[in-house]
Amino acid sequence: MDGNRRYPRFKVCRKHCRCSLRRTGAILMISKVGVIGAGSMGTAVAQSISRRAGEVFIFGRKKEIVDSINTDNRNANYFPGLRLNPNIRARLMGDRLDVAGCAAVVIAVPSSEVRSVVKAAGDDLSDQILVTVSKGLEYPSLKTMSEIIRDETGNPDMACFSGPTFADEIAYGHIAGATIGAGDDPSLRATMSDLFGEFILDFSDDLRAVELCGVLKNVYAIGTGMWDSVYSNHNEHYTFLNMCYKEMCTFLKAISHDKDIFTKFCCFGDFNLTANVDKSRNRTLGLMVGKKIVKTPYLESGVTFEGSRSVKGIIELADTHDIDLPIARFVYDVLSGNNNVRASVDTLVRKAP
Ligand SMILES: NC(=O)C1=CN([C@@H]2O[C@H](COP(=O)(O)OP(=O)(O)OC[C@H]3O[C@@H](n4cnc5c(N)ncnc54)[C@H](O)[C@@H]3O)[C@@H](O)[C@H]2O)C=CC1
Ligand SMILES: O=C(CO)COP(=O)(O)O
Repeated sequence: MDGNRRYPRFKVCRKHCRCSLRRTGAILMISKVGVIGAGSMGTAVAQSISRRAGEVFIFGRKKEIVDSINTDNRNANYFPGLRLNPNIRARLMGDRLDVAGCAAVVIAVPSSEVRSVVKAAGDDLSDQILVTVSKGLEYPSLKTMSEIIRDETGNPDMACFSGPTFADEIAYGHIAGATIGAGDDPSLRATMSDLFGEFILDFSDDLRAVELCGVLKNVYAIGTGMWDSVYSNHNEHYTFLNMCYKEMCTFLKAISHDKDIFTKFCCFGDFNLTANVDKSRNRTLGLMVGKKIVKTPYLESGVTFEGSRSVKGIIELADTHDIDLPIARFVYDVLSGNNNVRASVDTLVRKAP
């Protein structure tokens, strides 16, 4: 893959793209897209893209899910009530990933799995545009998902997709905004616009900062759940929300060259969605730990709690920039077993800047 590759666009189509003019103008149909991960987000993204692409190949590791998609157009584990589009075909993940001819491959496995998955795929992922939707930070390397993927594949054509995007709502076609983090290559951005044409998109050329927004918001969603497990009034909720957002922006100001990141979907939108809505696994984890409904080792529950895996790394990353994140520290402290949440919350209030 050379860095000057022309990405498929309306006029310039390559062998694996097909243009079709429709009433609403020229729509580029990207003929083949791969999605790695047949969980909630992988399935949702596959469904969205399948409404715009020729074929979508989704790769899962569980045979029962692969079979249910191929025989019944349904992911019985995650969206039993949703009929998947017939141009979605599932494949069992094996030694090699058959993504030949795919214009793009979306990586949608939990962040803890990204390195092993792309390592196993290796050369199979050297020639496509690679898009990560995973929201995590590798520990102790403190690398983002796109950095891990570039490490393992050597592929420079990376983008990330991040915003207020609950998978079930994507799957059912509801409106959502998202930020595409990608270099400023106009044709790469155009391809992302085609791929995620169902979304309201904004863009940032600071890929790392977009990814870190997705990491931070999960941490503060857990913290807001913990706070709300102690305080139940509206003033208290939104006061804490503001404290979290202030801390998030302090961090982003220090690490991002995108001065507009604060109002982008990956930041303000996704932070609010995840911190305020009980559908969020991270917020729910904070509520359950705060109410002492669960204790560690909840991580073995099989539920994807990304914030609990990344909080330690985000604190250490902030330390490298001489930034203190008292709320992130509070989250880490409580998740580490200090179960006097009220005392910890009251300390936060006393120390609030
Ligand atoms: N669910 C959502 O609403 C959203 C999720 N995301 C992100 O997407 C990423 C994936 O999360 P979800 O799909 O929600 O998790 P999930 O728990 O719904 O699904 C994870 C899927 O990955 C599969 N998987 C795990 N390890 C694997 C491996 N080594 N090889 C192949 N497949 C493997 C699991 O079998 C499962 O099907 C996370 O980083 C999450 O933050 C981003 C936006 C929204
Ligand atoms: O990232 C998400 C929505 O944008 C999903 O949030 P949870 O992982 O907290 O469920």
